[in-house]
Amino acid sequence: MQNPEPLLSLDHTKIQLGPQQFGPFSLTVQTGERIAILGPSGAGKSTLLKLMSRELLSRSGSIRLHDRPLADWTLIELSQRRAVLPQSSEIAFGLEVELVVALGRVARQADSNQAAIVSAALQLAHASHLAGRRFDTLSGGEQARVQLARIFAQLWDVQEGLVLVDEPLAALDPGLQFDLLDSLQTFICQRGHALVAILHDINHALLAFDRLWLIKQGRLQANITADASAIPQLELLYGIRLRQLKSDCGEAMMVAPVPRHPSAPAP
Ligand SMILES: Nc1ncnc2c1ncn2[C@@H]1O[C@H](COP(=O)(O)OP(=O)(O)OP(=O)(O)O)[C@@H](O)[C@H]1O
Repeated sequence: MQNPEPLLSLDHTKIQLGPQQFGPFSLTVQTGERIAILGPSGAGKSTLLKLMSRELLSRSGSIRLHDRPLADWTLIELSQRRAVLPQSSEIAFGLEVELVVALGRVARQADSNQAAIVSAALQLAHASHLAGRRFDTLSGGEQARVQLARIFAQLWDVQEGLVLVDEPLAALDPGLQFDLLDSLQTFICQRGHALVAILHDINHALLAFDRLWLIKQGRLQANITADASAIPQLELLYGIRLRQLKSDCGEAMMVAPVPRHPSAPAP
């Protein structure tokens, strides 16, 4: 059976930043697919995400969204199809939380549902209790939840969009990380959105994603299914050994790093 037309496709896309080249990347994202990008610090994960979001422009190769060059989309069209959560985003003014979330919907005209959507998005992001607060007075984890609510609000009433997020869970405690991962899953599954997320937690990637893109030194090292068969490639990626753990009923899979012997050479 032929693959359906991809939602997003990169064809030999590359970019040079300073002395380093990133790519060429030839990758596809299908509607509804959940892809985790993993790799060591400085490997080029954010650079790849910025190419996909059009924050960075590739000088060679092509990127197409819905089979149309990404460069040809207007900003308004893009904002109604794909949402981006960068690694850090500065909000310069002391905006109220609801206003920050509503920023996700600035491209909508006559948005009569805005207040209801903002409220529902805050609830899904476990951030309803922050309504009325000034964004710049929130803790890092609270700000992360509000930013995620902004992404939810942006694509709340869209089907088959694209969500690109860079370390969305990094500022959250372990309990909230699982809650928000669950919220992200609910959000994208109900709408058929595709999700591409940069993560540093291998377990989050294995538990909640379909595929892994492993990035090292600016290159794609592997594009593989997110299951136990990925463990050897993950060990190679990070230069660590992993041990697979299973729950009593054998369903949930977690991995734990095996400490290196002190005399072992660093990767
Ligand atoms: N505009 C730029 N000019 C020059 N070098 C850059 C630029 N942007 C990024 N780099 C460099 O490219 C490399 C990859 O950066 P990138 O942010 O993509 O890494 P990453 O894999 O997301 O890392 P981390 O996990 O630490 O966030 C880094 O060494 C970074 O310093």
